[in-house]
Amino acid sequence: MHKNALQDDYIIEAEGLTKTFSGFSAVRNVNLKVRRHSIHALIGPNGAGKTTTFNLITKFLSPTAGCIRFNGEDITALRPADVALKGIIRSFQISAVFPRMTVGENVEIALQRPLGCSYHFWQSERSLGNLTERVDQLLDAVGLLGYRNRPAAGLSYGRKRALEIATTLALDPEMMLLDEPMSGLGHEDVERISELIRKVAAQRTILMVEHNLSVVAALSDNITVLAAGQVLSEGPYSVVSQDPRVVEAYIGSVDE
Ligand SMILES: Nc1ncnc2c1ncn2[C@@H]1O[C@H](COP(=O)(O)OP(=O)(O)OP(=O)(O)O)[C@@H](O)[C@H]1O
Repeated sequence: MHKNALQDDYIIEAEGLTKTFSGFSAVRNVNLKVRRHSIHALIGPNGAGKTTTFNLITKFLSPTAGCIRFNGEDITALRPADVALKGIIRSFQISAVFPRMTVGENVEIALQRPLGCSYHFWQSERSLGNLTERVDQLLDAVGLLGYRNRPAAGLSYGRKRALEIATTLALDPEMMLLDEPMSGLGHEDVERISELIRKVAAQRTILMVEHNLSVVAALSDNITVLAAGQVLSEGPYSVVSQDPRVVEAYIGSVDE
């Protein structure tokens, strides 16, 4: 448990979350509570409903049934842009890194990114000088300050992932959703990005979908295991990894 995470202080509370596509329930009656200032992982075999759950929380999809509360406020009916304005930001995919721009310009653009119909804080209220300072702070936070003036295209895969995290941090999210942050990374980059996620989590809440179970074990305070659209198990890694239903779901998915 992260030192700041109180036992019953939940930033996200989803109840009875259901998403049906033409009669097929991708997510069924999911209850999900995420503690403030914790790292919470969403795991499960392929097709378990993890991405759909992410899309429901960010409102990229509207639930067929159920409700989602963020900081106690019902956000079920909000549009994605409004959810982002409230402080729930999903990490941008590597493809969203502009390859011909420098690393610094990528972060600068993220700092000036419009959120919904209002413009981000830095664009309207801060001078260019402060913008440069903020770019440096963010690059420093993710270990990319020395790469500020290099084209993003030349970065290693791991550093592109760090840049992706910097551009997400630029929006100052209270809650960050990371979609498979370790995918495609080699061992050393996995270590580096894990460290970065730990650091970033000190001031915010992280919900991540991750297939690398050693990373999940090392980073997560809590884990929700989904299978066939439903919650199979939840708790810290020591609990869910010993749950026979979880073991069976994973072995079953390997056998398929
Ligand atoms: N737009 C859609 N239309 C129809 N079915 C969908 C749609 N989106 C997802 N599904 C189905 O819902 C189920 C859950 O999909 P989802 O992508 O949420 O799973 P996942 O746990 O993220 O899987 P993976 O680990 O493979 O990414 C799958 O059977 C998928 O085929």
